[in-house]
Amino acid sequence: MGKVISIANQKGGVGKTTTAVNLSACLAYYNHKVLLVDIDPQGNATSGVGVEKGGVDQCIYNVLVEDASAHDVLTSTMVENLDAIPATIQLAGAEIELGPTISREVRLKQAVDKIKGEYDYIIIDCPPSLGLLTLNSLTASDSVIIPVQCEFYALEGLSQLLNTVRLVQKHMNHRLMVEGVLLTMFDARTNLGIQVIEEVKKYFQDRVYQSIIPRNVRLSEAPSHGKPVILYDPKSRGAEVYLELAKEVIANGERVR
Ligand SMILES: Nc1ncnc2c1ncn2[C@@H]1O[C@H](COP(=O)(O)OP(=O)(O)OP(=O)(O)O)[C@@H](O)[C@H]1O
Repeated sequence: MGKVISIANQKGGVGKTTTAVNLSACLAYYNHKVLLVDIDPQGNATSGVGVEKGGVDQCIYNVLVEDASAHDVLTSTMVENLDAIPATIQLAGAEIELGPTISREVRLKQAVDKIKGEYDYIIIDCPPSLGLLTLNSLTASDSVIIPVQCEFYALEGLSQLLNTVRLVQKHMNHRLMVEGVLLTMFDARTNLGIQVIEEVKKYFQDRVYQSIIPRNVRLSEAPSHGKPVILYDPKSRGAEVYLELAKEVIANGERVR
């Protein structure tokens, strides 16, 4: 059975999509069968793996709102071993359209459970909110990776996120756990970055990944070429560190098993 991992933080611009795209590609590089699910209406994970949003016929919206099956909407990508379920701007209406629906928090889980057996990892890129789309993602997941940007207010808002995780654990999904906290956009030239690392490690202790994602221009350029960084510039520091992260995620799963 595949492991389902949400990449979540309601704060915007902390590196969720960059992590979802590059962790997925790196797990696939290590010969794991991976499905990347984009549940963010911005659709950046979709274009980040080279899927043209303009050419998408059906997306995650059709799964959540119209009961399409995951098989109907998934597509292969240019990365070997990596499939994707795309999102387009149509998804922006889903929260409102699902408003009165019964079991609206379990729509994604119902779809994902049916294809879990075909993948080793299913990685879900969440939007920057704790609304219905993120709730669907946490309800469908075994665990959550929380990217935290190395900046002054790094820990702000995390108690709200952890509270949401606890509520989902209690009411929707008992097995949900925090897979790990990932420090992103670290700039070694500033003292602030080092202080943030210490602060986050004090709070989350051994749940913080050893791999710390640096600020790396190749990581920010790769999406405009529709490629994960291991294809865009495999020798870059960004590619190296996401490969290290993938190894940690794999090792973590083996420890738990
Ligand atoms: N390690 C990094 N080095 C340089 N740029 C980065 C890095 N990580 C992310 N970025 C850039 O920062 C911006 C925000 O990153 P990203 O889209 O991954 O964040 P997000 O949390 O998914 O955002 P949103 O909340 O809007 O969904 C993007 O332009 C991305 O290319």
